[in-house]
Amino acid sequence: MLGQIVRSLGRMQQLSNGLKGVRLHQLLSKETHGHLQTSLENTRAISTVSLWPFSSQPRDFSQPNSSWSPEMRKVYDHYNTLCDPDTENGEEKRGPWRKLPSYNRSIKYAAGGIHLSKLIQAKARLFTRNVKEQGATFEYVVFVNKEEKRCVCVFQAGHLLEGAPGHVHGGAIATMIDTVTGTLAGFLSGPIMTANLNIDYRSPMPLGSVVLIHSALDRKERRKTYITCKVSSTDESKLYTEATALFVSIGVGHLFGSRN
Ligand SMILES: CCCCC/C=C\C/C=C\C/C=C\C/C=C\CCCC(=O)SCCNC(=O)CCNC(=O)[C@H](O)C(C)(C)COP(=O)(O)OP(=O)(O)OC[C@H]1O[C@@H](n2cnc3c(N)ncnc32)[C@H](O)[C@@H]1OP(=O)(O)O
Repeated sequence: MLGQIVRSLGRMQQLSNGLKGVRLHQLLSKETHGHLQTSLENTRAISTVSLWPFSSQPRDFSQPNSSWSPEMRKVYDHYNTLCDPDTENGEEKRGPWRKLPSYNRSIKYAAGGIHLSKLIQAKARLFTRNVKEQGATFEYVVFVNKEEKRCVCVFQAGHLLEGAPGHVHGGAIATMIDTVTGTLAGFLSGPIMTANLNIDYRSPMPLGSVVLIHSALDRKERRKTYITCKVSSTDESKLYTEATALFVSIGVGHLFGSRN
């Protein structure tokens, strides 16, 4: 166990060294550093939570649960199978697809004591993962294809996301587009923030719908990562929403008030 922790921390240090212009250990406590590096690892190299060096594992909210409709489960199973390794001549070979884990706090302690009160710090939760009732709001899972620089999210819109009667709120759809395009941009470019999001709502999305959110890299220019996005029915016969998004790479210090 001790060896595993040491190896994990060593790997985290390597990741830390890869972040340009920022000395994480000067900004953060040891524990915070560990949590942040784990978040970055989840966003970028995404494997599983095997690098988590602490005794309690965070809950992965993108696992199937009893609120998932048969349609959600079927599409999830389809993409999950794409993540399975193939066996060729007795050797296991992994394809380009990975399922990303999803936690309810991205950087658990990072801003603590700097801007936020301890109370807010302790209670803060990721917007899309902050309702305990399963199936009430955002049920989703993201699969990323690192070779094609694209991802697909399977999203089931819960009953608390109502906007127009019986239909999903445009802000909830925007939230999911920001989340999915941002996840892809973070995976491809490291720490980023949304600078611009353009959304065309093409047809209303009934509450309870299961939809696919396809995102792909359009281009990268210096610190800018441009992503395109389409939201459709699972058989892709109906287009609900289209979007483009711009993410700007930031130094970790950006979130702490200094522009590194
Ligand atoms: C730090 C670690 C983070 C790691 C995360 C880890 C784990 C996450 C895990 C799970 C999370 C799960 C899901 C989350 C996924 C996504 C989350 C969504 C993210 C957000 O939801 S985040 C909230 C909304 N977001 C903001 O709150 C940003 C406020 N804003 C700013 O913080 C600055 O504004 C900033 C940083 C954007 C830029 O500021 P800056 O000073 O660094 O850079 P600057 O202004 O020089 O721009 C550089 C180049 O971008 C061009 N440019 C800039 N803005 C533009 C615009 N609007 N339109 C067109 N071009 C633009 C310039 O024209 C220049 O272009 P050029 O290089 O060609 O000159």
